[in-house]
Amino acid sequence: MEEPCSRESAATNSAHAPPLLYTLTTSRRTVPNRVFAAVYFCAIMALFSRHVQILLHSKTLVSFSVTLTLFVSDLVLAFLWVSAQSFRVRPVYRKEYPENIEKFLEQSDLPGLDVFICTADPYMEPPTRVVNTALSVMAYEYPTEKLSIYVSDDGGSSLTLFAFMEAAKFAAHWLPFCRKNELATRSPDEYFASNYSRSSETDKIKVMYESMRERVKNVVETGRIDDEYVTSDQARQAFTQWTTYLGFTRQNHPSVIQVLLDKNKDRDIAGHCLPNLVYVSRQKSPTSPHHFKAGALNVLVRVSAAMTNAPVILTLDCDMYSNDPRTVFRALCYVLDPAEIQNRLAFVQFPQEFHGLNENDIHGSEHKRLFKLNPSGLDGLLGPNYLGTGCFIRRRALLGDPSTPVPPVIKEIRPDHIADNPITAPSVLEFAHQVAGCNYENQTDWGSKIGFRYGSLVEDFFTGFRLQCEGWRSIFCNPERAAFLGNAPINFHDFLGQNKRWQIGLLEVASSRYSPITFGVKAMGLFMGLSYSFYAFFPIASISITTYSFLPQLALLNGLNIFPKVSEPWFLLYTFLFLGAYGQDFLEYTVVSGGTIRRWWSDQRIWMAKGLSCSLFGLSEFLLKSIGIPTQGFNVTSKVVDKEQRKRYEQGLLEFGVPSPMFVTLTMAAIINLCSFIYGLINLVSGKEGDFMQLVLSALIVMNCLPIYEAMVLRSDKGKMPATTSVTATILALAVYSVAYLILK
Ligand SMILES: O=c1ccn([C@@H]2O[C@H](COP(=O)(O)OP(=O)(O)O[C@H]3O[C@H](CO)[C@@H](O)[C@H](O)[C@H]3O)[C@@H](O)[C@H]2O)c(=O)[nH]1
Ligand SMILES: [Mn+2]
Repeated sequence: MEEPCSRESAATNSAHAPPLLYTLTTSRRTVPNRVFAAVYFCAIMALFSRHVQILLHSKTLVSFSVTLTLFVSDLVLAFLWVSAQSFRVRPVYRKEYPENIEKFLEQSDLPGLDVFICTADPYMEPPTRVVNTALSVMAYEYPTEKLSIYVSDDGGSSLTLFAFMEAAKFAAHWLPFCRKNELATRSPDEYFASNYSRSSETDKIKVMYESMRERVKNVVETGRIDDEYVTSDQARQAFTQWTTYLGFTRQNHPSVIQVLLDKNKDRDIAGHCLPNLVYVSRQKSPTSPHHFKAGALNVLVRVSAAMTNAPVILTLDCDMYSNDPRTVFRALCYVLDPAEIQNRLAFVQFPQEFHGLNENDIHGSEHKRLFKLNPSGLDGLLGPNYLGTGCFIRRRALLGDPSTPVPPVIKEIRPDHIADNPITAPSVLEFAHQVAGCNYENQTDWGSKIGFRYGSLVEDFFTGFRLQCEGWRSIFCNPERAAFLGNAPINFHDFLGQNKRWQIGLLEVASSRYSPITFGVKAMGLFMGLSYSFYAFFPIASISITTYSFLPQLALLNGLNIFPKVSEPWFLLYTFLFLGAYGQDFLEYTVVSGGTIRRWWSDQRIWMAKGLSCSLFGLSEFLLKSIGIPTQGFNVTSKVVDKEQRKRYEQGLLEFGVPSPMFVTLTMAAIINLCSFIYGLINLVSGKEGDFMQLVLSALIVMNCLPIYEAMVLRSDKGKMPATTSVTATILALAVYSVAYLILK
């Protein structure tokens, strides 16, 4: 791991000898990164000069078209390379001293914290898991009277409400248990799955937890809440909201807001107060757009404003639990720092980290670049992008740009409004229902100028981007012990589906009138604008990846040399460009951030595979959408885990199993590359002159495709490549080859 070198600055907060809250150091990579970037840039320029020369001198239409295609592909890659330098110009590291917060602040002066947890479907997102997420933050080591948990249920499901009623009861036992035993892991599922020390007390609470989990599972499986499970009149009353409204469906229902725990009334078994716990299922109607997660979050912003209006908000996805009870104090090291507030701090982002990844992380789910390396790169500029979960946001930042003195919203929602009525007061509940209505946002700035922003399937990326354009800043906080841990899809098809949704969302941002390359660069400066452009335009990398996976191979099969020969000086340039990019990526992944070589290998494999599948299809779907052909919206990623699939995942196998067009393109590339590799090898052995680089490229892709060949011919489990996919891909590969033959020969 890299050691940071110079201590650059330390936070100080006021004249009264404040304790140190954090330190910031610039990475030692800064200078080498910049020097390398300058050299690499010259090499790219040389490459383009070669392309231009060949273009100008090409004698046939075929050679002209081939060069032009390579030229365009390289242009795309070069654009992405240039924009990615923004992550490398000034990476920084931070260290916090959360223990110092309490040295200068009385408990009573700590700010309130409103936690937002989103869920959208009781069948795709099992309520027992959502409940675990909630319990892990309810058990934060933070004054409970300052803590409120708001759950948004876009599934509009009484099953989820039932799960939370159960969680509220269990919390009365769980929170004191965590406190007393100073547990580090406070998600019950994770705790009981770990190597915990057993005693009669833990046995008792485990039985209690398991019986709760059984009840919830049972209710979800049967889809019915039996009378014996409903123990109070209040609960019975709550469920009538589903029965009294005729035709209550997920897409069409009034808002349901249920206060499950009230800090002023409810006590745990040790007599300590419990945090607020509020269930919110906003009103839905088929005729009003609901804007998916961004819409759900905006409802929570308003409902929480009416109830508690805490200055700090934590957003969490239902598949992420808190892994460190002291995380709030860590975030407060920045949020409470007057210098940072002056500096227009909007949010403190923690990395998304996952548990249960297989050893070599075959999906590259760790997303080391996206969730760790790049954010610490941006932290040295204006701050990381918002990652949607594990993020502490200052409420003020959601209510208008930093220089607008009083945000133009109604009194109850203003950040300076003191919410001191009991959260169950009729006036408060009435207001909460009103702001959770599906027409409330009509003709307002919600989603356009305030709150989470609408218009992209990656609402997190878009919102963070817009905030930073308004002049807000952010901070990346990456403690040694993961603050939050989540689940990544273990099914390859789900994984590609999730990534495809992201790609479409990113292109929506790229093509909006707030495009990072124009609007972004103007608003935030060159490097920040480029960093957002890197992501927003990332899907177009599929153009280059697809070209490089087919064109050189088809050329090889038809005896056409398209790269410089080994004996030419240009060969060195190509070698440098390839090894330079791959080598830098390798070093950053392994040496700088401690990844294993095999995980790096998976990461680069997935980069290629995505280019041939989800990026390519995301790009096509986006184009279809642009010309008015409707496509899917925010398809929630399934969090249900099939036991057999998990076993295969743990063995490091890619899960195909279902026929999918995304597998077809991938398999076609696998077939073509295998053919060209074998053909090239035969040529080489028989001493025929061939293009060495084309052969090496085929070999590399063949190595990347090994799991695909395995899934096509060697596997017999349910996750193998479906025969229809293999057959379709073979036929299409033949067709592509025939076309190439007609053109190139
Ligand atoms: O209509 C919707 C759709 C989704 N969600 C919630 O949004 C969260 C994220 O959904 P998920 O299916 O897990 O998507 P991922 O692709 O895994 O999520 C990543 O990508 C999303 C879109 O960029 C971000 O919102 C997330 O924070 C980020 O983790 C979940 O808690 C869902 O319950 C809603 O509340 N309403
Ligand atoms: Mn998720």
